Order: sequence, then structure tokens, then C-alpha cells
Amino acid sequence: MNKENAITPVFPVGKGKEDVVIRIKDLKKRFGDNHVLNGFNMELYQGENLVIMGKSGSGKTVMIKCLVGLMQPDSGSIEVMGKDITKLDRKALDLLRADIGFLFQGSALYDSMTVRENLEFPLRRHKERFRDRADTETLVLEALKSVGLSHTTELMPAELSGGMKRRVALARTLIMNPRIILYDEPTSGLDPITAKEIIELMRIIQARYRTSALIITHDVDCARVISDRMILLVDGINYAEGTYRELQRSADPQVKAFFK
Ligand SMILES: Nc1ncnc2c1ncn2[C@@H]1O[C@H](COP(=O)(O)OP(=O)(O)OP(=O)(O)O)[C@@H](O)[C@H]1O
Repeated sequence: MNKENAITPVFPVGKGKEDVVIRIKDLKKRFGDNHVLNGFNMELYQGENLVIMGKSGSGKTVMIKCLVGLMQPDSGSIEVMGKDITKLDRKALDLLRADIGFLFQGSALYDSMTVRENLEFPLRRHKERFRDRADTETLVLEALKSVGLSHTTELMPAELSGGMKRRVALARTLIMNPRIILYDEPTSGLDPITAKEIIELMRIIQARYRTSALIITHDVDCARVISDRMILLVDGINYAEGTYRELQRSADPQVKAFFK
């Protein structure tokens, strides 16, 4: 990227260094000769929606897997809420992961369980975390209400539309009261109207719960509506950073290519 077109990273208004919830420094990962991440840097601030865009195969999933400890990077550091995740043992990593909500492609609800049972599942797994919170039924109903699906408790996933499944998956994430939510292609496979509804819901959730969100998407509309800030991942690095408007105005051909 030449200097003239370089985009200065924005430091979100009202946010300071102490508000960083995820900090990735110089992350590198390769598979044989395939150098996927070549020194990727990223900071996610408290309460912001950060969108990461990158072409198919650019390493977004690899980055997320490193971030949640599912894949070991070759080098670099990853701090989540002040803890270097590459140095945590299994138990500590499990505890930290409970603060992170995931909404991955395909929703991944358990088909043989009702909506209620799907939501109860993570609560049972992390019992100690919810000792001081309301009873399970109240938590399930609250979470479903926040995604507008209070009436679906006894339905099976097969009885839900694609958009409803995505909402239930989001409710299952919210029930854990996460501080950070990772969305991997939250609108993929949805029709444009349903996609808009999901994006709106993500906005409402962020405003209501002040969660920080990392959103991986190809969907330019989604990025426009949801992002406080964006990073474009090209050749394994954070090639450009800025607000949607800043990046959209860039004269850099590689940046322009994202907005066509
Ligand atoms: N476990 C693995 N072993 C070998 N190569 C891998 C592995 N996981 C990912 N890769 C390679 O890393 C590169 C980046 O893959 P990744 O899944 O992160 O892309 P992506 O940006 O998420 O793509 P998409 O948008 O299509 O989901 C690809 O070339 C892929 O083949």
C-alpha cells in the first residue's frame, strides 16, 4: 500500500489503551509453504464492533482459531482481557472462553434438543458461573426474549427458519453473559431481509449489553451497518484499518476491491 493512500488507524472516541479487551501482536501461522498469517495485529476495544474482512482463504478462520486457543500460532502474542492465551493451561483457557460468546457459521444447534434444552446446555456446563444468577428457566426466557423468540421454547430446531435458528444460537450465546462475542459470517446463507434483521439484532445487543464484538464477514452491507471500525486482512496482515467511510473512500486498489 503506498503512503499516499495509507489509512491511519482510528483510535475509537472515548476509548483508551486500558479498554483493550483483545490484543493480537505480530501473529504468524503457516502450513508448510502456505504462509497464512504474516504478522497480523489487532486491538479490540471495550464496547466496539470491529469488522474483519478478507477474501476467502485469507486466514480469518485461522486467526479466530488462534484467538480462542483451538490452533497454536507459530509466533506472536494474543491477549484476551489481559491474559496471554498462548500461555494458559486448559482449565484457565476454559474459564476464559466462558467470557467469550461464539456465533459460528451454520448456527450449530443440537437437532435432537428443543430450543429450551439447547439454551440450558451451556448453563449446565458452566454451573459454577451461574450460581448467583436467576434460575435456569428465567435465564432461558430472558435470552429468548432478547432475540424476540419467547414463544419457541418447546420447538425443535427443524421447526425453525434459518433466521430463527440464527437467533436461537445468538440467545444461547447471550445466556452466558459474554463480555466478547465472536461472529463468524453471521449473515451467510440468509436472505437479505433476514440478514438485515440479524444485523439489527446484533446492534441492539451491543447497545444493551455493551459487549465487544469481533465480526468476520464478506457482507459489505453488514460491515456498513454494524462496524465502528474495520480491518482488511490481505496477505496475512492488517492491510488497512479505519471506519467504513474512511475505507470506502480509499484510492488503494486492494481496498477498493472490497467495496465493489
Ligand atoms: N488445518 C489446516 N491445515 C492446513 N491448511 C489450513 C488449515 N486450516 C486452514 N488452512 C489454510 O489456511 C488458509 C486460510 O484458511 P481460512 O479458513 O482461515 O480462510 P478464511 O479467510 O476463513 O476463508 P473463508 O472466507 O472462505 O472462510 C487456506 O489456504 C487454508 O487452506
